[in-house]
Amino acid sequence: MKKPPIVWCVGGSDSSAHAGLQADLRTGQDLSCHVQTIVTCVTAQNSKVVQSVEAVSVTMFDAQWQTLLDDVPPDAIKVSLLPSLALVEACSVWLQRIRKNHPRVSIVFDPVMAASSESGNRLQQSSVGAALLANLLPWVDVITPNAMEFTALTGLSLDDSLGPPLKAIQQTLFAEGVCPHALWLLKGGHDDSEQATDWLLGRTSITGFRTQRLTVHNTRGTGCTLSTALASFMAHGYELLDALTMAKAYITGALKTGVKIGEGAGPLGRPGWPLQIENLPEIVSSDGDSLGTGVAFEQVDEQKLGLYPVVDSVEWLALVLEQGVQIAQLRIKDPDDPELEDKITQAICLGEQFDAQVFINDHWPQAVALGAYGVHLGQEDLEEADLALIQKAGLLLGISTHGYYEIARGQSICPSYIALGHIFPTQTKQMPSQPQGLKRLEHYATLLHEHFPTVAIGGINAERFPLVAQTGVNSVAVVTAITQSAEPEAAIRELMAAFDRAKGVER
Ligand SMILES: Cc1ncc(COP(=O)(O)OP(=O)(O)O)c(N)n1
Ligand SMILES: Cc1ncsc1CCOP(=O)(O)O
Repeated sequence: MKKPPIVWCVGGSDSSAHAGLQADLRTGQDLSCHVQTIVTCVTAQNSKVVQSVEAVSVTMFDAQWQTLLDDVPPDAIKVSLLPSLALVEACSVWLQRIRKNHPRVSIVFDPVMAASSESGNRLQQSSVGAALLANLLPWVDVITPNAMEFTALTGLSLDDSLGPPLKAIQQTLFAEGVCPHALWLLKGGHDDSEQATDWLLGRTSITGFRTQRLTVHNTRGTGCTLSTALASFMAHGYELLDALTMAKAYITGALKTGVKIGEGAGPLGRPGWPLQIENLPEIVSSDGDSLGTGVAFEQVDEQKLGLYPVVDSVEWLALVLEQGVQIAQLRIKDPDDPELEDKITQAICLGEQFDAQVFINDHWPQAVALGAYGVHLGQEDLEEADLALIQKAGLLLGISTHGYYEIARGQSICPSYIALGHIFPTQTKQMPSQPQGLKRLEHYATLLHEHFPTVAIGGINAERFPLVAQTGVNSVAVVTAITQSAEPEAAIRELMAAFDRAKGVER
């Protein structure tokens, strides 16, 4: 069996196992990671009270780091409860070493100060708070305080009722010399508004992850679970925004499946890999707006999906439609093409002639003006385009996505289909992200199944085509598998047949 990603969790033992390292172990296991632990303290607690906390010695703390490091380095580290100043300082030294010798290790810092059980819940010496930022922030990728921890750490308030003064907070956090690069995830789970928004603040970006507030009782270990899920997804190689979107979906599933154990609040459930679309957060800008217009786009006709050629000329479009494909795209990348409107007009006519769903890439104003069937837009285009206008004009809208975050962002638009790319390395386009591979594609197809038609794209040749079709996607887009084939007509017919075979369709 393949070695699972390794996550080191640095924190305290919780005798009730509702939170702390025990919750971290269950989370990592649930997400196919191997969690190794660096124990900072032993606590005697149950669902109601923290009875006592006993820190380990710095010698013991150092020995755990060294012993693990002598064997195999981690893929990600989650640091949580550090009960004493001596352990904060020791941890800072280890993180600095890790940063220097293993720069690819992701580091998440969840600044736990108290347990959320009902009383007697302090876990950390009160003198420690101020030292945390100075010692740990330089080495971490993301810090995940709740509102109370945020105030304790920074003296700033995150009071939703006043309207989050996010830009002012951002300026203070990223002021010269205060905090060089770590992102802040300011968790909004602790007030009582109808929706809960976690805000991710970078030096120049503010992104909200919004969910409906769940009225559930068994919420112990929420912070531990979120931060360990985040570290686990990063250990699997997901980018931070994708990992955070997944961690949010995971925590929503975990809150829905919590269990009552003991007299106080019980622990969260462990819902497995996030594959339920209803658990995805809504992605909002600093104003609290999502990309959606509030009205769904008409979806493509699933009977007319399958092979989806993406071509750069009217001649190619005619050729693919003549072979019987029922969805295709005209992708002209030169905005100054003097014949652009002519070409779009011809593409629209060809679509009508062959009763096919022809999408126009990028050029939405012309597509709207000329009455196209649909437009295909990338994520950056979505910010600029007038989506309400496209919708009012009756066009369909296909969108590109490259991972969980963009899927969550794009689903608020309720598009006609969601494209998932790039699956394999491609020579056709310079991609800023890594190829996603078949496993992730299969997950996205499951996540979106019965909600949005899906299209896979990127590096899909004749050999890979059946494997892609078998993941459950509704359509497979290709460029060079057709345009660089010695016999394009035969290649198209073979790809169409391969799609039908993969789906068990007989024609
Ligand atoms: C079906 C399909 N999926 C993805 C893309 C890529 O679109 P976009 O992100 O807008 O990039 P460009 O095509 O503009 O380079 C696509 N065209 N079609
Ligand atoms: C336009 C585009 N968007 C993501 S990958 C890609 C190119 C796909 O081309 P090919 O099928 O030749 O890899």
